[in-house]
Amino acid sequence: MLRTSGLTKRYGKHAALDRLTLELSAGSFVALLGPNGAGKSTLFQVLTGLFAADEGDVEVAGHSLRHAGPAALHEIGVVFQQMSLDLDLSIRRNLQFQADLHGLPGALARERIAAGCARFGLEGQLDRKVRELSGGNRRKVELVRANLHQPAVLLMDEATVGLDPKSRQDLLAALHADVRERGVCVLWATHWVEETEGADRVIVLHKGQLLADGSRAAVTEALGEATLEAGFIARTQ
Ligand SMILES: Nc1ncnc2c1ncn2[C@@H]1O[C@H](COP(=O)(O)OP(=O)(O)OP(=O)(O)O)[C@@H](O)[C@H]1O
Repeated sequence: MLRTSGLTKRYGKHAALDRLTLELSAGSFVALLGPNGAGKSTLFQVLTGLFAADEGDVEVAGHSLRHAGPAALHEIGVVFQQMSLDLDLSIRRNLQFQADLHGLPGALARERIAAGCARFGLEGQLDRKVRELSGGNRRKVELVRANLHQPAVLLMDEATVGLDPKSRQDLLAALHADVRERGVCVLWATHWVEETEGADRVIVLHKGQLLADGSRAAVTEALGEATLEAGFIARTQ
C-alpha cells in the first residue's frame, strides 16, 4: 500500500533520511518510533510531497509520487504535528475547503462532513469557529479532514500532543476502526514507546535509517534489552 525505496533526503551534507526502504500493507496500524531528530517529520514531508527526495521513490496504492504525484497524493491523508486548521473559519468551512481541494461533489462532501463529525460527537458544533474549540476537538477535526477523501494511507505525526487521556483513546480507537473496517494503512509517528501498544508493527527509525522492524516482541528482542523502552533508549542515544 505504501512503499519507499532507497529514500534519501539531505539537508546540506546531513542525511535526515538515509536510503530508507519500507513496505507497509493495507489494513495495518504501524507505529514509527524514533527519538527527536530521527527523521520522522522529514519522512512525512517527503511522503506528502512537501519536499522532494534527493534519491529514491515513494509508491502509494501503486502510484509513484515522482511520476504520478496527484494520484499518489490523493491516497494520502495526514495530520501534522502542528495544527493546520484555519482558526477563524468554522469546522464546516475548514472541512468544505478540504473537500473542494479533493474535488468531492457537494452532496457527498456534506454527507462525509456530517458523518465524520458525528463520529467524534462534533455534530452540534459544525458552525463554531475552530478558535473556540479545545485542543482535543481541534485534533478530531483534523482527523475528520484527513479522512474526508477516504485515502488508503493515513499519516499521523505526533498526533496526540496536547490531548488528554480520553481524547487520545478516542483518536486511537477511531484509527483502529478505520484499519479494521476500511483497510486503511496507518503510519503513526511517535517518540513515546507506550504509543506503540496495539500496533500491528513497530518500525524504529534512528538517524534516518531503519534500526528495527517487526512486532513489538520482535523489535524488543532485536534491540536486546528486557523491555522495548529500555532497548529504544539504549540503542538511540
Ligand atoms: N529544514 C531543515 N533544515 C536543516 N536540517 C533539518 C531541517 N529539518 C530537519 N532537519 C534535521 O533533520 C533531522 C531529522 O529531523 P526531523 O524533524 O525529521 O526529525 P523527527 O524525528 O521528526 O524529530 P522530532 O521527534 O523532534 O519531531 C534532524 O537532524 C534535524 O535537525
